[in-house]
Amino acid sequence: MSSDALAIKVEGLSKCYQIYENPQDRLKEAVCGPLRRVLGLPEHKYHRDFWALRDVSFDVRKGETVGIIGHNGSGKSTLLQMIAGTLAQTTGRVEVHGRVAALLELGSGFNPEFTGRENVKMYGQLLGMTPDEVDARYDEIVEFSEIKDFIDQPLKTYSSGMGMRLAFSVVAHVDPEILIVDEALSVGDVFFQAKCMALLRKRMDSGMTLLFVSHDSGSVKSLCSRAVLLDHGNMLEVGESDAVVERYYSTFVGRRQRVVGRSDPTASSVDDAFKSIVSSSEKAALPVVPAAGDVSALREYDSAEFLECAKFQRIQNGKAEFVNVLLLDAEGNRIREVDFEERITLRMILLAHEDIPVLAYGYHLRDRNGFDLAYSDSGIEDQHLYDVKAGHVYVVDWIMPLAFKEGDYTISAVTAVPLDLTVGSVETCDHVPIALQFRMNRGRLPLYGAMRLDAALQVRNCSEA
Ligand SMILES: Nc1ncnc2c1ncn2[C@@H]1O[C@H](COP(=O)(O)OP(=O)(O)OP(=O)(O)O)[C@@H](O)[C@H]1O
Repeated sequence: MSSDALAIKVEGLSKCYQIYENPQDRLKEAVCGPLRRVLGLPEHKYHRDFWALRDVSFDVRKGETVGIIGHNGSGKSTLLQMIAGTLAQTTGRVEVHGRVAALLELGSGFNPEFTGRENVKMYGQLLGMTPDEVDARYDEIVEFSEIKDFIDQPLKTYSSGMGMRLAFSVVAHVDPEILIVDEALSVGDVFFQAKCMALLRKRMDSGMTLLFVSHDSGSVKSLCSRAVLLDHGNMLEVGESDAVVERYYSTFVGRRQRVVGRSDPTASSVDDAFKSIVSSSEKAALPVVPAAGDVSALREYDSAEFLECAKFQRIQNGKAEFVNVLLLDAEGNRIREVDFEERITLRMILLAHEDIPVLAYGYHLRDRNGFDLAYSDSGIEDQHLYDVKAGHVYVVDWIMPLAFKEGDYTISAVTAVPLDLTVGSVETCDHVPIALQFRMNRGRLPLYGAMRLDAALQVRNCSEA
């Protein structure tokens, strides 16, 4: 590939850390090492070598978007830091062609003692803008960050989410040719994330190269044409993002599942819970809570399919979990294909493991690229579950028509204890990124958009007398 077309070239890149069991060993090595050499004694190692990254090579073309994925500690941040030039490699080479901006650790480059305003000015200059350029962009940066009211407060008073918003705003507005982002997009509420995505897409459309780390393989699939998969510092695969993400699922789902634990409720615990199924609490006003007599109806839906889907990147804290999430037609039959505009029931069956005063739940409906097409939660619907009891099962039915373009879709399910909904702060009890998949059939006529909105049409001929 000609160097004109190349944005980043990584060749045989490795990083070795020296690990000392205790601080004295570091001192011993510093003092005794040279002494032993002077005395002609054989070398003695007081540390062990730990290879955080080993012999990684790949190219990134100009204008390309490449995602770095891998489990915790696989070397993603180490790789980005070496490409950004903030960490020295042990061996190997990195070539970077173009003006780089990196958002590595949240707020790195910020000084906590200075105000937001001062930090924007300093950080902008650190990223290569002149003071005049920063001034010209200042309003836009602050507007994007949505923290205008706090801009003259010291940064140390900001939450980490606020710091991230400001850092992302500055970095994204310096017009880098190459942007390196580490995990930052996973912080912040869904609206800010959507704004970040939209800004990134705009920059990418104008030719920016993006290299980014994410645990959210949905965004890797939707944003990146290619991806790099790391495992214990080794590069397992580089290639088209769809294929690499698939490999990531198949390689790590099993391991992750064991770490996460509790995503495979034992039959007996579910049985017990079904036996004690709750009747509608007055405060809860649930859309549907089957009475005790309906328990058998619930059990006729096998949960194996859900549990298989739910293995992917599930996060649980053990307080409450989904035991099944499924789509039903008007007759209550389980469906995996939905006709255009069909009125379906998205049923979520939740099992509480602890008493919880208020429990929220919600879903995302995503297309095959991981784009969020629809979302709602019990806050929006004003239907939280109140006074949730340990061992009880709650059934939530979302009854709605679906009118999306023909294709494949996924639905994620989340249940959480709301903390401060004005800033989207929750304690996640169970987050199932892929709770179910379904196919939407084509309607009577082709749809030239993602979905049809339910509109009441009014047509008038304004020329008639
Ligand atoms: N300064 C350091 N000294 C010793 N080991 C380190 C140092 N920095 C990172 N490591 C180790 O190197 C490995 C790779 O770390 P790195 O942060 O790159 O992983 P990661 O894939 O970004 O992880 P995560 O997804 O958790 O952010 C980890 O095992 C980490 O503990």
